[in-house]
Amino acid sequence: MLQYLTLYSLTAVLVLTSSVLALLLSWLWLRHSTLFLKRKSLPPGGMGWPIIGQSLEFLASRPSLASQPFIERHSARYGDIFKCHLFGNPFIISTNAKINDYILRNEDVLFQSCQPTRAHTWVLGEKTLTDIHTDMHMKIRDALTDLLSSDKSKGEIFDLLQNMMSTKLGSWQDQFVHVQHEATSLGFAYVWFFDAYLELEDLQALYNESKNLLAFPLNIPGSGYRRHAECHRRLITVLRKRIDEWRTSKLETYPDFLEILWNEEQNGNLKDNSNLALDCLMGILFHGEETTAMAMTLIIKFLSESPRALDQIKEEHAAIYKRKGKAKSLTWEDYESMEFTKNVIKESLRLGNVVPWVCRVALQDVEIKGFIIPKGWKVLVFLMGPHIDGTCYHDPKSFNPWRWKAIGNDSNFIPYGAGLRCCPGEKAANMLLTIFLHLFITKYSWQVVGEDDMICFPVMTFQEGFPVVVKDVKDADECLILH
Ligand code: HEM
Repeated sequence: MLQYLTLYSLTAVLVLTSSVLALLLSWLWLRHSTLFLKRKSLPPGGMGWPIIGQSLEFLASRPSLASQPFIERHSARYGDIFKCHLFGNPFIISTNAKINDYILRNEDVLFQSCQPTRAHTWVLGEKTLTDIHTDMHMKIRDALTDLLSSDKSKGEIFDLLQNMMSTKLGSWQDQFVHVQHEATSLGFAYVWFFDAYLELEDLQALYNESKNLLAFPLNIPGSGYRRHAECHRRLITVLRKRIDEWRTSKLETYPDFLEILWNEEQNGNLKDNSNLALDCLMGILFHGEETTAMAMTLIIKFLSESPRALDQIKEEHAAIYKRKGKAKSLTWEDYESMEFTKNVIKESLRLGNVVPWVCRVALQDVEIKGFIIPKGWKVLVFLMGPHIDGTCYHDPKSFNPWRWKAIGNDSNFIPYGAGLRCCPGEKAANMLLTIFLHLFITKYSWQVVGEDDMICFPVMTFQEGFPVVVKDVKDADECLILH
């Protein structure tokens, strides 16, 4: 009997092993046959280890400000378009301004936006704006653009932002402040459609925890994944409740784009996806909050390291401050007149590369520069490439806001992307950054505390949140404004 049992288990193990092997071999054959057919015309580059490809090398190459060592190393070896294997997918990486522009401007024709990894979908949901395409994308996007950059910005939103920021910055006085953490709550409040930020602190804490899901998307005991997942679940519950409140009460702040989604649902067009509004909201939070906070922090960092630029921006703001007197807030004309401030922001976005790359998938075999990008392959459009390229900018790794005086329209500079997917929050972000700078520079002086390295975990961030000691301007006789 025992013998039969042993024989039976042995056969079972054998059958199982050979099926797994057969599956693995056919998968390998399929992959390699596709590659073989296209090998001649694929861009150059290696594919690394089976399955994991070069993901570990990519993640371990410790990107820092103005540097993404993995991509720089590979483009030095293979040129400005090359292939590799990341996050379980074959990828094409482009670092070339013209190719990037071509890919981005062919959205929905040759390429389509997509999430780079499955983890992004877990965190943000199945249907963020990134995953919605063609007509529906345009409908939502138009409403969003209207919300974020309409004429309202010039009056209502502009004043609202100044009040919100002024209150928030009041709490920084004589404090040890982690600029990035504090700036995040400003970005968060703004993106949450201008609600009073104080009510948002719990929501923000949940959001911060849940976005950590991107760091280690491994559901194993002992990992932070379960805690993050729980926060994510609670965040979703709160957001869903909020959307329902908006719908039922029809508050004035009910954003048009949610109205559109709601109507689509009512018309039965979205029956299979009742989470669309929710996922979209998560996507907007993710897009808007992190980016703006990072940009604020980078500007403070670059100004702290460039006394000449700091003096000049102080002069620009001191002149406006003196002209208007203490109590008066900024007008749209003041905002438009800040030439040097605009250049400081531009240079910080060029050198800081808040969004270093975006992701697309090829909808068909596409030929670029004599190479084939096969249908279904993902493309990493490295926006940062031209920004740090010596042939596009002189001494590209130095902070030089004065360079922008001489540069007019510049197709190499696309910190907000290009084409149908370019950032609808661009105007809003620039406004937010300018108001922040005006209030911060005219109210305070600051001193950086120690060194703070940047890490990519799960997105580019300052390890310590860039700590500074903030002093009230009245006590800081070195500040130009009092002279
Ligand atoms: C300095 C700040 C910001 C930077 C550098 C930035 C950058 C970008 C970039 C590069 C894209 C293109 C993504 C792609 O092509 O796949 C994008 C898209 C987007 N951004 Fe921003 N962004 C900023 C601020 C904001 C703000 C404040 C908001 C909203 C409140 C926002 C909302 C969005 C949305 C919703 C998208 C997706 C657009 C679409 O898929 O049609 N962004 N952003």
